[in-house]
Amino acid sequence: MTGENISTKQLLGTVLAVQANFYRVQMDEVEGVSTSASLSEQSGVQEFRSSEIIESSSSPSSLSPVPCHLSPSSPILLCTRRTRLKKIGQQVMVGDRVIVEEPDWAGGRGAVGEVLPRHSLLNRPAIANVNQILLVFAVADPPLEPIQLSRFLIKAESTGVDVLLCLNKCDLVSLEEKQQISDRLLAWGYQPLFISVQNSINIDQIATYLQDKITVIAGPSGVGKSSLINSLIPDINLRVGEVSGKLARGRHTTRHVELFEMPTGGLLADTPGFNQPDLDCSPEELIHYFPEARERLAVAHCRFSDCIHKDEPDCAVSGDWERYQHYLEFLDDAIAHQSHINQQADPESSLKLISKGKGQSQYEPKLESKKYRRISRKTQLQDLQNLYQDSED
Ligand SMILES: Nc1nc2c(ncn2[C@@H]2O[C@H](COP(=O)(O)OP(=O)(O)OP(=O)(O)O)[C@@H](O)[C@H]2O)c(=O)[nH]1
Ligand SMILES: [Zn+2]
Repeated sequence: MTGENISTKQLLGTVLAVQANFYRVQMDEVEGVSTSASLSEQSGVQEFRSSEIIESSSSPSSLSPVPCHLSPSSPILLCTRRTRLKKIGQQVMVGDRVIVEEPDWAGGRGAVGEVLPRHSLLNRPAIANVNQILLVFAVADPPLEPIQLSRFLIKAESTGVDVLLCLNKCDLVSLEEKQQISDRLLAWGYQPLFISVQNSINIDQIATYLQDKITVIAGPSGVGKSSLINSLIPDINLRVGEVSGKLARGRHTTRHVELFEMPTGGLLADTPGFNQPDLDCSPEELIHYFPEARERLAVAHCRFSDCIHKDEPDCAVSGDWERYQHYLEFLDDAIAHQSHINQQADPESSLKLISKGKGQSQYEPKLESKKYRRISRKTQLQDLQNLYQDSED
């Protein structure tokens, strides 16, 4: 990042896709500019969806950005990254808000000159500035598995962005069944939106939730994610339910990520990498990803400040809530994960669950020496960014 201020003269946009050394940037709508011509399929850019550029008689430097940056009709420029960004190791990621310099409106080209600070950063897939995760499950076919749903919810909660839970195929269950599911999930702290892509139930509602936001869609196989994306963005050309359809979606199964514009505004990304969620949070964090436990902890305290809510006496959360068993299962995963991380940082060290007597237990690192070091979130983020850099170069 350079120290430049963002003046009204600067042109802002959002990175939709990164491919080779090109960035596909959706420009914020600029006043006094019409957006009609189609970008010709030029060599090196055919991989990108045909896009719109602006035809403008006014000089770009006289244009000022407008606040609503996710308008569906915004122009798109194919940009390179300024050498100075490369020099300082500043990556440009999908979802990044960027300042575009020297726009060639007629040719549909530009250069990314600066990346604005990110307010969120997801890994797998790497997307910046995500506002919400749209978690899609089916009420039937495949059957709704509570532990699987719970695992996805915890993974989504652990990203820190909002979670929108949507239950598809509601055409396959009765009103009573829907009510039962709804009551159960309400006790988990969620209010699901029942939809049917097949019968077009509540699809408009989803489109409304996605407006002006960057949303990432996630969920297990077969629940209707491709069908939903197709119905939200009819020209996206994802084919559904066939072998060829899965292949067509294949390029999205690698590291490739792309944000697609919703006709009603907002950007949507598919996340195949998110579909077998590993719980990689720390054991201490885990409890906070259960909204119903968060609620208990907001009004009561455990006797021990480092309680992991397993066997400790006077624990404010252990006990009679449906997902407590899920918590205990995921806790084992989180402890195993933490132990793995610590072992990588220091092969001599590992975590052990230590009994403190009176039913109290606590996991503790087995320390060899001062070498013990827990990997900080910052380091993890850095690793992620390095990984991304590698894939970019
Ligand atoms: N009954 C019913 N079937 C649906 C509905 N939506 C999708 N389906 C069907 O469910 C099957 C799976 O849909 P997909 O859209 O391929 O599911 P997906 O989540 O993208 O699956 P993956 O590509 O494996 O991740 C297809 O046969 C769809 O026709 C719905 O609302 N009701
Ligand atoms: Zn506790």
